[in-house]
Amino acid sequence: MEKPADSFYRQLPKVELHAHLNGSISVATMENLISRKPHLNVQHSMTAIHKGQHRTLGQAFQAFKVIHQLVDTEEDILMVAKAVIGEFAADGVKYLELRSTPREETKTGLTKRMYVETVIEGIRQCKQEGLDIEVRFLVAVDRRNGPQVAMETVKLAEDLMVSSDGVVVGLDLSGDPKVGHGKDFVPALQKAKNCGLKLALHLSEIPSQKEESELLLTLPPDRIGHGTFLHPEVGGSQSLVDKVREKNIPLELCLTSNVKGLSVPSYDKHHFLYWYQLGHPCVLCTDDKGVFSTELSQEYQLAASTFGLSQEAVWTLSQQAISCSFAPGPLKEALSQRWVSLRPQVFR
Ligand SMILES: CC(C)=CCNc1ncnc2c1ncn2[C@@H]1O[C@H](COP(=O)(O)O)[C@@H](O)[C@H]1O
Ligand SMILES: [Zn+2]
Repeated sequence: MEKPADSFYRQLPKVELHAHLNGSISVATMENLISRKPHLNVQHSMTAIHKGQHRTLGQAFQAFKVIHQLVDTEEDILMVAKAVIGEFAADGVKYLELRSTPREETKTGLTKRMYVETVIEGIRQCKQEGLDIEVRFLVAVDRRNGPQVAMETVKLAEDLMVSSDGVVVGLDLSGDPKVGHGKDFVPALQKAKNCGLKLALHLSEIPSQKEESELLLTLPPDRIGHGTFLHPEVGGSQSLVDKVREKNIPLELCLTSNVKGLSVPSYDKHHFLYWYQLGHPCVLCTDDKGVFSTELSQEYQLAASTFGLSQEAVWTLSQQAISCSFAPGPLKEALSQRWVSLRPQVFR
């Protein structure tokens, strides 16, 4: 797909709310990481799904294992965080919520706290260097690691919410959806919510999670990642749809991720259309721009070309994402103003 630097979609100011740090590493940064660790013998095909390729969810999750081996020191994490933020800024993203799973690496002496503090340091340095992007952080819970680790992660997130000067705003539940059951995470998620962390939960990313989704919706989450199989047409239920609508919970929708990860058969069958036609808040996101070889501008362009959205409709979509963010009120207000002042440039 052609994407000149001045295209409407790149110029469009955008909000990115669903981006996993280690899934968002560009080819250029990956090259750098691979050259730092040649002994790992990593090929690009192991860390990214290129144009026209598909992988099953299980195969795609293998990519993260490889990437985690490449990113295992403070130096790597700082470099990756700054590069990813810089790339989103270059793509016209004005507000970014990054998420990442705190990871310890005994080999390099990395602790989970150091991990998150290093990402926060990357965010600070980008701000200091004057990058035109506001960044906030969601601490991620990987369901693979079970309820006890989830509880420890929530405690770390609570601490960092207080000490990070507003950078840490929420908690994410992610990881291989086939592993574990959501009910085990309810106490940790409830605790996070009680202490003021916003909840962004991967929900119904695969079929057969109806019961789990019903339960997690009682929390309720502040945003839903994917929600691919919530509606009755794909094996979900009307009751799930009604709950999401009643509580007006925004959906983070990642077209390329779902098509390349084979949870949606083709772009035109993506559940974006279902929810968009209901007038429900939908936010286009990348999920893992590195693994899925995409950019947020490309996701907007894909949605527009697939569903016939006018430039005006695309503008409204990007503007509405501000209200779905976990940014504090004054920042939301400032972002809205920014959209107003940038509009003449975009619609030249
Ligand atoms: C593989 C595939 C089809 C992914 C798309 N959907 C996803 N669903 C659930 N968790 C995810 C997904 N993509 C990334 N993650 C989570 O993000 C992690 C990578 O980023 P990080 O290390 O947390 O910084 C993965 O290990 C996984 O826990
Ligand atoms: Zn995700």
